[in-house]
Amino acid sequence: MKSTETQITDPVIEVEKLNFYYGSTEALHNIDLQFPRRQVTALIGPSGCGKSTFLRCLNRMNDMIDGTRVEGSLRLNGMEINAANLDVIELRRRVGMVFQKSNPFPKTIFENVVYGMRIAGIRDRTVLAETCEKALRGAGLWDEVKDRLNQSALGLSGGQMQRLCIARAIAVNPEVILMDEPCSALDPKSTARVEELIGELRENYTIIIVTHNMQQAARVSDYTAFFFEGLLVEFGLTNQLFMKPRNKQTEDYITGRFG
Ligand SMILES: Nc1ncnc2c1ncn2[C@@H]1O[C@H](COP(=O)(O)OP(=O)(O)OP(=O)(O)O)[C@@H](O)[C@H]1O
Repeated sequence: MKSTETQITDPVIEVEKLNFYYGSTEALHNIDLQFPRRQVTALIGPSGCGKSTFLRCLNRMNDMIDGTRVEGSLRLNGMEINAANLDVIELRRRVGMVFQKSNPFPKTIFENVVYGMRIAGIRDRTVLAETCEKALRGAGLWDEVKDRLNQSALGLSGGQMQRLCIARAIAVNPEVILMDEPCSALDPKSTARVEELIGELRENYTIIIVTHNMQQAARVSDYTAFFFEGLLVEFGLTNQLFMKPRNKQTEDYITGRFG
């Protein structure tokens, strides 16, 4: 079996022959990858190998960068993500994103969580309140903020803000949550809390997480994809990839020989 071939039944996202270009520079080369449903997949690899570029292909965040181009196929539950007539706002509801640096809006905690629902035109106070509570409970933040929902989100700690952003992402009931180094700005305690949360969220969501931290990848993910210079070098069960990599480059990377 090739080191990128691992059998996935019922994948939520299927990527086939993906090439990605910034202008005339090809940043991703011929990527084939299937993401298992309701599992955590970590994307690892040295700086500049294309992890974030790849992640952003999955909900078309690269559309915002001028001069970019995609070739190949990316399907979300069978739907072509790059279709010209696709509703990109709806795609980003279905494939939510949490960034490296938490990005709460300068609004109340409540308004941050229900933001996506307001955009979707939902006005019913009861529905908004119920969803807000459910999302905050889901993000493990309810007990800490339930008495201050109408206070500014900017008064929260860094770790709380990141969990608020996770609550905002899950409030609109996504199928997939993309996380781009979600703990890199957090202290160890907040990092542990977010990692624990990722473990809980995988009951209901598919999570794809970019991380520089190999211990973190080993702790939180079920599957791992190793990228190098725009290529997918190896994909497989996390335990297997870390314990018994099939590829020499993967072994060199995870044992710290480069990167
Ligand atoms: N907006 C952009 N315009 C042009 N080139 C870009 C842009 N963003 C990234 N690149 C290039 O694409 C390649 C992949 O970058 P990318 O940020 O996806 O890598 P990464 O693996 O996520 O890196 P890091 O771990 O440092 O965040 C790099 O060569 C980078 O310089």
